[in-house]
Amino acid sequence: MLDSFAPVLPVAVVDDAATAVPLARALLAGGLTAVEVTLRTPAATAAIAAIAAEVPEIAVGAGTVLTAGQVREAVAAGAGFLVTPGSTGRLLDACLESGVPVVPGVATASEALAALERGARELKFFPAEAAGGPAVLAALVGPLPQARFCPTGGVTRANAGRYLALPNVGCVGGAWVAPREAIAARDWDRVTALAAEAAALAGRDPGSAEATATRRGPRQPLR
Ligand SMILES: O=C(O)C(=O)C[C@H](O)[C@H](O)COP(=O)(O)O
Repeated sequence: MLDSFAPVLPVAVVDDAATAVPLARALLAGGLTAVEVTLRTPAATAAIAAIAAEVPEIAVGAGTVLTAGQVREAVAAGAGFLVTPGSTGRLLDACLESGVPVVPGVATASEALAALERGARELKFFPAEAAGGPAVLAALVGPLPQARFCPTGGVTRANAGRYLALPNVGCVGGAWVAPREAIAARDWDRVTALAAEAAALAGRDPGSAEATATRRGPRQPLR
């Protein structure tokens, strides 16, 4: 699933559910295919429901899923995927039992291993920059080749390419594509411009020798 969100999964904090549909359309217009609406505001579930009903062309998921109750709320609203900032066994089981694809948050090899043991395959590396950045994910390719990551947290247009060059990264996540103030101001032209810039990262050559040496994703077979 993460590969279908590539290159960037926008993380949106929606304060007014009425902005959800134009937000989704603005992201789509820029060339992005998914949006994660964080459950950090009272408007979040209504926003997810509106996007799921009115903009079926975009994949809408719930972010900041922290409890089993929020799993139920998000699924009932129509979330097509669930994203958590961290993983407890209870939360992970609730997500996996929902039948909706989940991207559990992990920051270490042990957390990744625990999530893989429970059946997750696609993981959010969070907080990506603070937890060590692309070097951590590069180091996990060897021992955990089955894991695919969506690094999120401090990822920006400037550093996204270094993550996207790694063979175990499906997409990156970031709030920079859908700034809270741009949503509040209904500045859809700005969101579309940011989304288009983000979408263009797909074809970007990150340029670093390290990235080139480790780039072995599905689009570029092992050498
Ligand atoms: O909401 C969640 O579930 C989180 O875990 C945190 C978010 O992924 C980050 O807030 C992304 O924000 P930036 O670092 O500004 O791109």
